[in-house]
Amino acid sequence: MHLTSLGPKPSPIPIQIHLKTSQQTAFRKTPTGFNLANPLLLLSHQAASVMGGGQKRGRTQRRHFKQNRDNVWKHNPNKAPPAAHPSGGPTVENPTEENPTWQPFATQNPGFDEYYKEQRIVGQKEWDEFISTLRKPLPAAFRINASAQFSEDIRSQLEKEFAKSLEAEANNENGEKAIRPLPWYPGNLAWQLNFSRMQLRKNQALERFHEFLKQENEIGNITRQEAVSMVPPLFLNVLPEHHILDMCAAPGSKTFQLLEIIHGCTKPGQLPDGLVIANDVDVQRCNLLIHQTKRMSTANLIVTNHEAQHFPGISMGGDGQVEKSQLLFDRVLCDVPCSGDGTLRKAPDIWRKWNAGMGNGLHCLQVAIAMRGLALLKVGGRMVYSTCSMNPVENEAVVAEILRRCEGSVELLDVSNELAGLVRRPGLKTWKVRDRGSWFTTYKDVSVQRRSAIVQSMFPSGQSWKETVNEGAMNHLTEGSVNEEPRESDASAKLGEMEVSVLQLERCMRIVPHDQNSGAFFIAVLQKISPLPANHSINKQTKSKQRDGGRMSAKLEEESEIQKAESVLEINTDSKIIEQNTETISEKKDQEAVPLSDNNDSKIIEEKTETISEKKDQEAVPLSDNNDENGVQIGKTDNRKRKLQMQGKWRGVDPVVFFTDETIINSIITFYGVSANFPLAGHLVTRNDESTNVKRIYYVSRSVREILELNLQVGQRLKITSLGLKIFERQTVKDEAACAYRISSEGLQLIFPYLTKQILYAPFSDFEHLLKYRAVKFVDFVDSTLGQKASALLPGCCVVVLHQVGNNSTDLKADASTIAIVCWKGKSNLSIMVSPSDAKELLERLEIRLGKKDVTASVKVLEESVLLEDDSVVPPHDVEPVNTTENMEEEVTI
Ligand SMILES: C[S@@+](CC[C@H](N)C(=O)[O-])C[C@H]1O[C@@H](n2cnc3c(N)ncnc32)[C@H](O)[C@@H]1O
Repeated sequence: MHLTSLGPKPSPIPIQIHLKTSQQTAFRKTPTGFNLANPLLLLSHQAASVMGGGQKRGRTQRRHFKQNRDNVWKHNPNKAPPAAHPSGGPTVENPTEENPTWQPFATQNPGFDEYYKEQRIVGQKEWDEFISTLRKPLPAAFRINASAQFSEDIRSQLEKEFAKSLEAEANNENGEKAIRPLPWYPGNLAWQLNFSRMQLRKNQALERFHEFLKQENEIGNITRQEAVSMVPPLFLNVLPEHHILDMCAAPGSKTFQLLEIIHGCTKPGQLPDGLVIANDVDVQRCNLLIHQTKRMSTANLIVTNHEAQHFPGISMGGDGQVEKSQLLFDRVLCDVPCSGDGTLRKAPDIWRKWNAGMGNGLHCLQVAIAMRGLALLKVGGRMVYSTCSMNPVENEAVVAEILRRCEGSVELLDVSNELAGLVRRPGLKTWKVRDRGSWFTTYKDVSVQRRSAIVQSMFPSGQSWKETVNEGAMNHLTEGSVNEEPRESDASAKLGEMEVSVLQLERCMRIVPHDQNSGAFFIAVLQKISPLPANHSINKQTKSKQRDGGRMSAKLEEESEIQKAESVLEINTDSKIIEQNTETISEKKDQEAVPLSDNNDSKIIEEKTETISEKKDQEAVPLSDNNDENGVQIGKTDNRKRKLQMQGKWRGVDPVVFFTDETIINSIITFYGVSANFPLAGHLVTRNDESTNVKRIYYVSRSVREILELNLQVGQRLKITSLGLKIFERQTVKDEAACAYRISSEGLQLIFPYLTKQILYAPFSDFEHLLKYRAVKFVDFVDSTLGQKASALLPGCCVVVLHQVGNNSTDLKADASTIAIVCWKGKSNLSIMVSPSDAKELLERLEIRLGKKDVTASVKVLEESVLLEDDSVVPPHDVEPVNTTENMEEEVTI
């Protein structure tokens, strides 16, 4: 990464940016493509993944996921070069000039036009504007992480600096601003650019801003996210104490937003009472989510890997002796897999793939996921159902069906007075269903053969035509319907045979692209006002097991298909596992409908085996100690056959173990002088139950700890792929006086206020040198007392705190403005244990704060010292026994 443009603007290039987005295009390079190492591409993968649902779709999802769908150009090697552009040179708007074999994706699909015209999601007069906006690239958008230490600095830099400098780059014919805060997002924290992501990448004049976005995104100070995708978490009205379930969470942009909200008012050294459980069925996408949310450094997150429609329900006690505790949530985000046609502007290959069957195929899964979400929601809690699709079969039809099934126990909320400034349209009350080229206005017209694919709940009334008429639903046809304009094609259809919903679906919200130059989205906000009817409640099909001599009863939810399949695999392939897991298997036997040893039903077994082999592929990245803390593989070993599989209930996933080794905990407390006010007991966990070998120790919040305890008591129903904040890491130390565990950078912010030993206070000059050169000899410190104090510390990990400007007292109280880094005290020098990107960011932010002119020069020195260090050629100072590169926070490349 190269930052050269912080000074004067680069010399003009022969590119004129026309902000009129009709002229914007994006293009991609295949087959090599852009790869996932670029975090900016994460968002396009979000779009790329929306299709698909259960296990069988796993591979397709992953295939889509690997493709960059940000672009409207594709490569055609056989295509003759187009005529030269009159300007004589390549432009951002005309990538074919750069590479004559590029040609645009077709941004049209007659089936799409016909479908949405018929559904009348926009009025006839608006159609042209709607469709032409859909064909334009999506303006880039991002969010400042409100809980980041430098969020104020970043907002101010945007408002004061970039808003002006970008304006100068824009040749804006429509008077639109080059960059503006989204009016509906609180606190000027979300911004929309009038440039597409392609323009940002390709235009040299925007290079500095692009670098800024990349760097801040990597650090976690900002998150690049489509504007409309930021809406659902806002409608959840989250409070810091809420327990939140994000049912289909990967790649995690909304999870990150939810975590930001619960951490909003947290002071250093404190944790909020709330937590987020982020779940996704796809283990690889879970890893992406973990990578994304790692930037948040939170102890209040659990990542799980379940089919959302079978998310385990856990309840404990209730026998009078033990207080009943249940895993229920104050808030549920149900951002379900969908056809994704609302993301056409950033994923234009959907134009080619789109067909009406995509939405139909997902409807039942969407209903099942939403119903499970409502079952897991506390009475009084809110659930947001959302999709990035415009299709009523995936939207209003799903909401209508869950309202019907809940029989009045759930209310669709009118949130029209929330998020002022967000332009949204009311939900539809009537729509049609398309199947194999035919339109159906009522379920009764669907042939018997097609009734397995086209179900009643896809229709507005969700009932047979006869029932609809009896209920007088037709009276509502023109009452407040959104799509009230007469249908041309309705002339042939008998009005009396059309279905219409009697539910208040106008309370749903549809965001369409041309209202505020965005993508499309659908959102419904639901509140649970009483327990669900018995057949939909959380304890449906539960089995009771007597535990602890019958004192407690653990009600276990029905096994999901995956779990059953795994049992089959265990029994058929690994006798060792059978031996070790006899209890688990016999428990499962009780619960399962699938005969485990009986081959009578070979079909079932075949189906299961298919699921298993898919799952095997997915789990090529086992979540074990050989992966980094995110479950992203960092070693070469295929761990699938590791013994660890036998330790946990979930194949390929290391068990979560409370870390209770008192010798190690006490050594940490003594070495760092950890105050008794910082609760360690019961808050430390590992993924490896051999305590002598524990490499990383994670800290979990009280709320997470309680869920872990509950989960352990009921036999580990939750398949946890990641949790906790990495706080300590094992360190190879030669000196016996040193502690074998160092504090990790992400853990420092939490534990720092409770440390009383191994702390140094540095003036800016020395702090700056540390960041720039990564290691400084004691004799080289500008502040010689600092050098002496550093030399007097015990060898090993220590913390260096920046003196607040003008304050040289060492009696500093940690507050939100305290800046501290983890270092290593060697024989003759101090070296930092901060990743190069974090060091760079910190250096820049500090120098900007202090009004230093030549930030670029400092960054250059830093980059050179990192290069030297990485190459291990000539370290800037004496080499310490600690390999700082190895000890640095691992840079995970996805
Ligand atoms: C629309 S995306 C979610 C986007 C995510 N909420 C965000 O903001 O980053 C849908 C996700 O659902 C997941 N998914 C598909 N079927 C699922 C199921 N049955 N249970 C849980 N997750 C599922 C997909 O893997 C995908 O990651």
